[in-house]
Amino acid sequence: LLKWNDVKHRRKKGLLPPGTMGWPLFGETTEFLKQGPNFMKNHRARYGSFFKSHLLGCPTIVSMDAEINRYILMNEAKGIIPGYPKSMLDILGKCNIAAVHGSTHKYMRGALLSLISPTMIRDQLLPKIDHFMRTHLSNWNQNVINIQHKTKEMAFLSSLKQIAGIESASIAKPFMTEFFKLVLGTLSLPIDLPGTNYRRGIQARKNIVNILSKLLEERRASDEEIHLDMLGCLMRKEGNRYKLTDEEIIDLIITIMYSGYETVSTTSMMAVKYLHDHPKVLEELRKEHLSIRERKQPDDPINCKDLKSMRFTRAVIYETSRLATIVNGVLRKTTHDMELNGYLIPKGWRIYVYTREINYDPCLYPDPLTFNPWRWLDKSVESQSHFLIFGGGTRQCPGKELGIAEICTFLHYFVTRYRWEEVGGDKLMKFPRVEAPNGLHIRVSSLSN
Ligand code: HEM
Repeated sequence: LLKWNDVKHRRKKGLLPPGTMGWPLFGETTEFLKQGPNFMKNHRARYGSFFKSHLLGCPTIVSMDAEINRYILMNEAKGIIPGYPKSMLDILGKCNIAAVHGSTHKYMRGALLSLISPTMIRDQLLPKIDHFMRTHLSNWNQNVINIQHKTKEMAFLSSLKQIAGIESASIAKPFMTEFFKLVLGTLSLPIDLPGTNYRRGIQARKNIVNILSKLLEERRASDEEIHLDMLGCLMRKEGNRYKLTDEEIIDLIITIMYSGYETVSTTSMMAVKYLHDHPKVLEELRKEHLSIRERKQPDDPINCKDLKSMRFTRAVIYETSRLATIVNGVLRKTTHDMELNGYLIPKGWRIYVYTREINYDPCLYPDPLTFNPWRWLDKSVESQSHFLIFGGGTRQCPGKELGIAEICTFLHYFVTRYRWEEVGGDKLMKFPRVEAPNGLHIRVSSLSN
């Protein structure tokens, strides 16, 4: 039986990369999920940095080679397109950015970039983020809070406010319930039976599409025409380079919410965790934020100049993303048989560009297991070609600066208002996703007490 998968995928035309395909159907999925990063390390030791396996229902090439990874990320046009699981594509919609290629991708990405450009961040998004964070972070004093839950709510609500401005308050509750179901659905097996997370995710998508369609209708019907939010920009008729259909607008909104949700919330939660464990880093970070506050009246919002001055905060965010490895890698698939690294890669195989190990490479990051944000103060570190925390090539994260602005603003109000200690005893999982299965609880008190 163990040979079955190997025989099935053996090709006459060319040589497949080394590696084993494991059991029929399941392949090596169980070992992969059980051993986590060690599975990858052991396979690399045995087969090198470019090997085949069978993971999560799909024959997969794992690439841990820096040069080849770069080539893969830069060459979508040669037929190496995003290869995300079916459940994710079904639930995020057929116009979502991971599902479109070529000129359609360029167009949708252009529309997205026009919403989150530096000017938009400065004039429209940052004021909303600031306003939201102030409210979200009030009344935490003397409470035990689950910071995982709070950062998830934060990522969702902050992005909804940027999207739907004034109306966000009235739709937030029903939207959030459905959104959390949608996220779970995208991470499930695509089994369409009652009671499965996949079925719930599909239903949640339908409900979210309804909420957003109704909002579009209401806005069109109302006389009050100018809305200074993302939806307002997407719906604008005059002077708008990007004319999207309602379906495209809705899928783009879902894309924005989904892509910035887990990345921003988990990075924020882990920053709180690392800052708690490293008082010297917290001291330095707080110094940076208190000095910004000193220049302002209590009600003055954070502006772009303040954001620029948060050099150490940015370093804390990079170091958190590196050490916690919020994103293990990205997925691609081949549109036709092709040669890569001297091997044949059959059509439809998945390619896992596995970037996790770069984060712990002692040649790139000396003393890699230490949380040391100071290493990022040398700006050249973030411009190096191995820096793939935000992906690379044609699909490099367009939301990088927006995500950083959100986390910076969150940390600003958090460290200038509060001190905190962990309640203790909470488990933290690092793989396949960073999460605290039962929450991460902290006891918060006011900094001024
Ligand atoms: C700390 C925060 C973030 C991290 C670590 C992160 C990471 C990434 C990575 C690694 C990719 C590449 C995916 C691939 O190549 O398949 C990506 C793509 C993407 N990200 Fe982010 N992201 C973050 C925040 C955001 C935010 C706030 C948004 C909201 C606009 C966003 C929107 C996107 C989109 C739309 C793509 C797909 C781009 C495309 O396919 O052209 N991200 N992100």
